[in-house]
Amino acid sequence: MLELRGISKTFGPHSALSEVSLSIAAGEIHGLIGLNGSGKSTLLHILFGSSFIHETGGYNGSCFLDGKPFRFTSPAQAIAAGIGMVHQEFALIPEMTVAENILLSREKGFALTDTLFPRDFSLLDPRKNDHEARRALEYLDLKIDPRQKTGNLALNIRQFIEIAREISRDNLRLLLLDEPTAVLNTADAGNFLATLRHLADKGVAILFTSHRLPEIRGLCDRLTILREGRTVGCCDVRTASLGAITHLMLRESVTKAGRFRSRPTDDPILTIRDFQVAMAGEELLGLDLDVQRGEILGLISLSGHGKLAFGAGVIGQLPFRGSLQLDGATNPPSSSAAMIARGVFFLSEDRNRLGLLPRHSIMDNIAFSALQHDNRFLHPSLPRCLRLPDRRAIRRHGERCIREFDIRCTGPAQPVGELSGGNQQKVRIAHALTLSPRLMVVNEPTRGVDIAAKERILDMFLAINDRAGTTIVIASSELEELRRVCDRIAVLYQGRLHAILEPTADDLLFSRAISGKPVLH
Ligand SMILES: Nc1ncnc2c1ncn2[C@@H]1O[C@H](COP(=O)(O)OP(=O)(O)OP(=O)(O)O)[C@@H](O)[C@H]1O
Repeated sequence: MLELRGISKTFGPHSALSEVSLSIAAGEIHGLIGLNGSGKSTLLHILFGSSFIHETGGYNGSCFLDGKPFRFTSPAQAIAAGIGMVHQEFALIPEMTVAENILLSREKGFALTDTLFPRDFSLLDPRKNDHEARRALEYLDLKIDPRQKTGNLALNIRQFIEIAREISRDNLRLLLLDEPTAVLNTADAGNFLATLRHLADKGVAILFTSHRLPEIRGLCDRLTILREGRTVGCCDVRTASLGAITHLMLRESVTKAGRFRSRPTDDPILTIRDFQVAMAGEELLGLDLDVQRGEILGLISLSGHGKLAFGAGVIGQLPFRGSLQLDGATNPPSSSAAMIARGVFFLSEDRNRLGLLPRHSIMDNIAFSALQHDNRFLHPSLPRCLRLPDRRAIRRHGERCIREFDIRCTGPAQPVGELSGGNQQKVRIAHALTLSPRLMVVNEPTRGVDIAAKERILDMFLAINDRAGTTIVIASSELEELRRVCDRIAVLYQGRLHAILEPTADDLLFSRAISGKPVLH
């Protein structure tokens, strides 16, 4: 159905793709893997006709759909040809409702106005649109009200809405999925992958990128591996071993982060009681939890059970009810800025909206909060009240972080918006660690980062916890990662604490706790 021949793409002097070829048959699920920055998203955007591809000089090579050449210059052309795309950083309009987003540009009008006027002048029929949206959501087994505003919803729910929008198109033939499961926990991802299999059985061809290799092996028929923009392998997934795939992708082996755990002392840095945070789709309904000074605490739950709302409530990004004590003081700081000044930092899972200044350089992004809240990186020979930044120190620090985190870029002055998704995530972590917080809450820290970078990030957490005694709360869907770095893992269910388990507890205990069943301590 789809054939690509010799696709090359440059951004200025930088080559993102070089002579990439691949083909996909109808009903085939084809995996596309590679380290952060290896060119996966760029290839999908070329197929989808994304405008920035053309604004940055287009591409070389040829694409064929059913043997006919195509070169789309807008997503509208791709959609008309039956191509859908789920973006890594969602393409949803936050001010619109779920139904409006799902049916955007194919809304249903009233029958009468549809017959009297051309489509653009017809009147929208909200009942029909709600009904259509509900059907799309039901296909994914998602129980949310299609009249809710999208911007208020948790990230994993937004991911499902984007998926629902694409798979509910009648003419869908080729589906491009850019890390669709990165924000989903294992159970949700499993349901979603089953839906993909069902779509493929109906003849839809799927091009799927993910950094979760077991997922690729379980789902895909064939696999293309990119390294630094070049195809370094294409294989039948059933015959290739995980080790061989990893080697092709990396050329080196990865050492998994982990440590011997110490027992947390009974000295809470943060105590919360009956903590309620109204994050749509991820409410906390009354959490009681002590976070012990110096520990790494994992938070895990099914999506929708509140783990992502914890950090947003603690830092004051969303209002909370109940009580919060920081260092035993009952009156917590009243704003996010005051919390940061007290040494608390929150890294949200939503890198698109929170935590990155996409037009600013890598070095400015990394230094921003330390300059703003900590008076660091100020010019040493000028009065501090002028607040003039020391550009040389900012550059030096940026260069060091680029080396330590292996951020793939053209240099510290490159705008963050030009980096691949995983490399943007590394910049955010470098930014957080630059502040040297006493307490850091991190949501889904390894989302969208490749298998090598994942270990580097986990190692960084272990290192600042060991060296600086930073207390870290990691809310994540990746139980395997939490087990390797955490001292304790708190399991939430329906917005409340359900159990606190040792990282070494067996899988059965975790799966019982995560699904709300009683566990014996
Ligand atoms: N708009 C842009 N301007 C300049 N360079 C860009 C732009 N978009 C992507 N690049 C560069 O192209 C290269 C490939 O990026 P791409 O996003 O395709 O990687 P990826 O394999 O999808 O990575 P990830 O796994 O992190 O999402 C990177 O070096 C990136 O910095």
